[in-house]
Amino acid sequence: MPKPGAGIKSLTPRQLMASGSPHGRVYVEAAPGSGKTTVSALRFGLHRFATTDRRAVVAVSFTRSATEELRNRVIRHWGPSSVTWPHRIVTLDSLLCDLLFHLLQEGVLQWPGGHTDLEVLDTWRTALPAKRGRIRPVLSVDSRQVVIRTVDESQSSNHPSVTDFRKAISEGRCTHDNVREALQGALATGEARKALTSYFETTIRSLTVDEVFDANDLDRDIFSLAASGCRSLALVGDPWQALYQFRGARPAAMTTYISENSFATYRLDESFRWGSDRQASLTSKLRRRMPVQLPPGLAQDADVVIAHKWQELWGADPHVLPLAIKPGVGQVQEAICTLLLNEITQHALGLQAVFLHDALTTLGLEKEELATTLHPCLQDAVSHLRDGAPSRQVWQCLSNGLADLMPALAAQCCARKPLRALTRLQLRLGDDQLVPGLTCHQSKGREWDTVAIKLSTADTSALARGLDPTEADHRSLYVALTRARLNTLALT
Ligand SMILES: Nc1ncnc2c1ncn2[C@@H]1O[C@H](COP(=O)(O)OP(=O)(O)OP(=O)(O)O)[C@@H](O)[C@H]1O
Repeated sequence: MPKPGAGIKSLTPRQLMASGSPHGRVYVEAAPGSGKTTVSALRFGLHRFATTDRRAVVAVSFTRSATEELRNRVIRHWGPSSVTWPHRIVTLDSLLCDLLFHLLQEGVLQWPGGHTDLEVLDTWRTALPAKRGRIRPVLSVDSRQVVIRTVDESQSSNHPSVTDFRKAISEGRCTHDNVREALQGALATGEARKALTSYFETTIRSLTVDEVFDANDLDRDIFSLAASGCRSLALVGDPWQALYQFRGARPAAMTTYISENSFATYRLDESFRWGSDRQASLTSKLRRRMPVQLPPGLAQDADVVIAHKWQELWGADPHVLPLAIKPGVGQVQEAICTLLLNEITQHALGLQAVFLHDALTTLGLEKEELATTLHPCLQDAVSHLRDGAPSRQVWQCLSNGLADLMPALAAQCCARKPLRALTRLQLRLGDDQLVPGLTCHQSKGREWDTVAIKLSTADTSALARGLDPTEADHRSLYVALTRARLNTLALT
C-alpha cells in the first residue's frame, strides 16, 4: 500500500475521525478552509487501499475544477495507482452518465435509435444552432422508452429547434441535462431503481460526494440508491456554500435528508486558511450573521477581483481582466472573442480563459490547432488592438483570417460584430498591472492572499444587515468573502 503524504501527520483529531469513520453513512460539515477536500482525499485513499475488494472507490464533485483539485490531492497523497480504473474521481454528471448507460445496456431503458452508448455534451450551444423562444425540447420516459417532448417555458431563452434536437438524440447525442431528464423519468419505475441499486451494490463499495449542498432532488434520489447499494456513502459540504440553485439545488432539503437518514455527523470548524486576525474575524462574524464592513481597496492591491457576474467585472476598473467574455455577443462571436481573450490572459497572467474548452467545441477545433494554425491570426489581432486599431477593423481582419482557416465560419462572423467586447479587451491591453477577474462560482474551492470584491448595492446592504444563508445571493457573496488568506477588500 502506498504511503500517504506527510500532511496526514498534521491533521486534527476531528479531521482524522471524519476521514476514518467506520459508519456506512457519514456526513462531514466543514466551514471554508477547514478541510473538506483534505478529508475527502484522505477518506478516498483509506477506502481505496483498505481491502482487496474489487468494487470501485469513487468520489464525485459538481464542477470540473473541484473534481480536478480533489483528484490532484489524492494522487499527491496516495500515488497515481489510487485512481486506476475502476477507482475514480469524477464529476457527478459523469457518474449519472454511467448510471444511464447501465440502464440502456441492461435494456431497462430504450434510447431512440437503440443506442446504448451516447456522446454527452455540456450544452447544445456548442453543437446545434439555437433560436430564442419559449419552447424547449426535453426528454422524458414513457414505458421504458426515452421520448422527446417540449415544455413551454415562462421566459424566452435560446434553445435548439425540435427537429435538430430529435435528429441529434436519434444519432445518440445529448447533453448532461438530457441525461438527467432521462434518469429522472426512469427513476419513476421500480425496475430502474432496482437496477441502479444493484449497480451500486455490485460495482461501487465507497462513494464520497463533495460539495453536497449543490445537489438537487434527482441527485438526492441517487444518493439514496447509493446508500442502499454501497457499503459506504460520505456526504461532505457546507450549507453556506451552495451555489447551484439555478439547477435546482435545495440546501434546506439536503439538511433535512441528512437529519432524517441517520448519518454519523462530523463538524469541522477550525479553518486553516486564515493567515490574519482580520480575515479570521471577518469570516467568524459572517458565519454568525453579524453586520460587517469591508475596507476599501484598489484592484492592484488584490490577487483577484470577484463579482457575481462577468458583466460586473467588465464594467469595473479596467485593471481587472475578467477570465471570460460577457455572454450575449452571439455563439460564434463569443467563441472567437474567448480565443482572443485566452491569448491575452495567457500572456498577461499566465492563466487560461475560463470557457476556452467550450469555445474550441463551438468552433469545432482541437486545442493543438490553437497553438499552431490559429496562433498567428490571434496574435495579429492582439497586436492591432494594442496599436489602437478600431475594433471594426480588427474584427474584419480577424474574421477574414479565421474564415480562411475555417470557411464554414465566414457567414456567421459577418452576422454580428462583437465590437464592444473588442473595445473592452483593447482597454486592458498595455496595462502591466492587470488583475484576474472571476465570478463567485468560479472562485469556489480556491484561495488567494488578497481578494477584492466588486460589491453591488444589494451586497453592501446585505453585509450591513448580516448575511442570511437561505438567500442564494448571500451564499455566493459568502463564498467570495471566504477566499482570502489575509485580506478581503471592497473594490472602489
Ligand atoms: N490540519 C491541517 N493542518 C494544516 N493545514 C491544513 C489542515 N487541514 C487542511 N489544511 C490546509 O488548509 C487549506 C484548506 O483546506 P481544504 O482545501 O481541504 O479546505 P476546504 O474545506 O475544502 O476549503 P473550501 O471550503 O474553501 O473549499 C489547504 O491548503 C489544506 O492543505
